[in-house]
Amino acid sequence: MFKIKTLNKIAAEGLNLMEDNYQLVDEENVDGILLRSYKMHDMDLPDTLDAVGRAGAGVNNIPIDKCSEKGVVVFNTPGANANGVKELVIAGLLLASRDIVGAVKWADTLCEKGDEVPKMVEAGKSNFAGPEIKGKTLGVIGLGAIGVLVANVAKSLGMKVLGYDPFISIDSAWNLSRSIRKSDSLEDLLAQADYVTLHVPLIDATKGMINKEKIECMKDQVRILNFSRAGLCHEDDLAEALASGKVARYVTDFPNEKTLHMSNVICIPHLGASTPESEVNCAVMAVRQLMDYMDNGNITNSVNYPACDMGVCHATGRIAVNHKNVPYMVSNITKALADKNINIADMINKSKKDWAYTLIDVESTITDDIVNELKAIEGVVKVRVIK
Ligand SMILES: NC(=O)C1=CN([C@@H]2O[C@H](COP(=O)(O)OP(=O)(O)OC[C@H]3O[C@@H](n4cnc5c(N)ncnc54)[C@H](O)[C@@H]3O)[C@@H](O)[C@H]2O)C=CC1
Ligand SMILES: O=C(O)C(=O)COP(=O)(O)O
Repeated sequence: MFKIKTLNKIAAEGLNLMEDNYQLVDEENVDGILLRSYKMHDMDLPDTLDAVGRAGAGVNNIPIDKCSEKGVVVFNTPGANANGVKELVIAGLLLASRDIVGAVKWADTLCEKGDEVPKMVEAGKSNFAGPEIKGKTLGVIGLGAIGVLVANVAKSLGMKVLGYDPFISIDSAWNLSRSIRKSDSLEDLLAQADYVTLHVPLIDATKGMINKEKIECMKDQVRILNFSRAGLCHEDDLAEALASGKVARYVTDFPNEKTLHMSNVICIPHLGASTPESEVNCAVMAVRQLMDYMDNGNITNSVNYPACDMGVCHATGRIAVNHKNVPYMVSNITKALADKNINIADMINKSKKDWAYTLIDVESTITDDIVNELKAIEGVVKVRVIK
């Protein structure tokens, strides 16, 4: 029986996929965790933990290195909420252009003005005028699952679209409309864009990427959209640029005390993926990936361990070894099995950066003795008997 704990509300459509060998529990020593944006950094990881499933894209709320060192495989669900975010980004583009938020707030103040309302509306509306997006230039930073969708829709709305992503995947390149222009540098994109939208993960290399120096490269009155993570923008520099009018509007899905106090900021309470469709897509994908790992040892969409698929085990036994990506691991593992007279029926060894994974089907029953031999190999961080 696998014990699974949820740290956020996960859509029932996903949780209901779990079969009888799974139990949802609220205790510490679990085999798997499912979560959305819950911050796990201060949490102690139980020794029982094998996998973490992030029903969503961003994994900056999960201590990835700590998980890797304990052999905990962290999954996310690439693309599963991208359409939900794309739709809100398009709303954000319009909110950044026309003063819809200010206008709606003002219209609400006209309550109880009776027959005067239509006259007051006509007299007051010019305070809330704003430009159209058609014909303007949108700069999309990060052309992954979300960035590509945003770029393509913006193009179909009549915008000129520039994209910047030095690490673009082949799939994203295929999916991008041919009329999206490629920027060779961030500065080139920033110099031409009337609107800038951020669709990169928050990692060391992207932290504070929109700072004073980059804002200086931008056009006057630029409008910036951040539906990725607060930490991508240097907030003091942004506050200065908003106060001076260099940046006309900042729309963020990640408000905090600082941004809430800045003028010309539109704060949305992290609603990008909060649609029933995205919530279900993410939950279903996260649960399926978690179950395939727990039941079969297969890895799909992990951010810290390599992809690996040996299907369902038809041999007598299957053993999974999470280990460091260093020399002699395969020979040490296979020697340990051979020394116990265990014959290997099938095996895969894959690596991803510093970490590797070996999945082995064997023709005998796996005993505790064998597991202990494998655990004793230097560099091995977890051994799991799948069957
Ligand atoms: N507001 C919300 O509710 C949501 C926010 N997000 C945020 O959006 C981010 C992007 O999500 P996806 O598009 O699904 O991820 P993704 O992984 O498909 O795309 C990210 C893209 O950023 C690119 N990239 C990485 N470093 C870069 C750099 N320095 N400069 C330019 N491009 C760079 C990558 O090559 C990749 O193509 C997530 O990491 C998350 O932080 C994601 C989903 C929901
Ligand atoms: O998937 C992501 O990166 C998101 O930001 C969505 O977060 P959420 O699942 O809505 O808490």
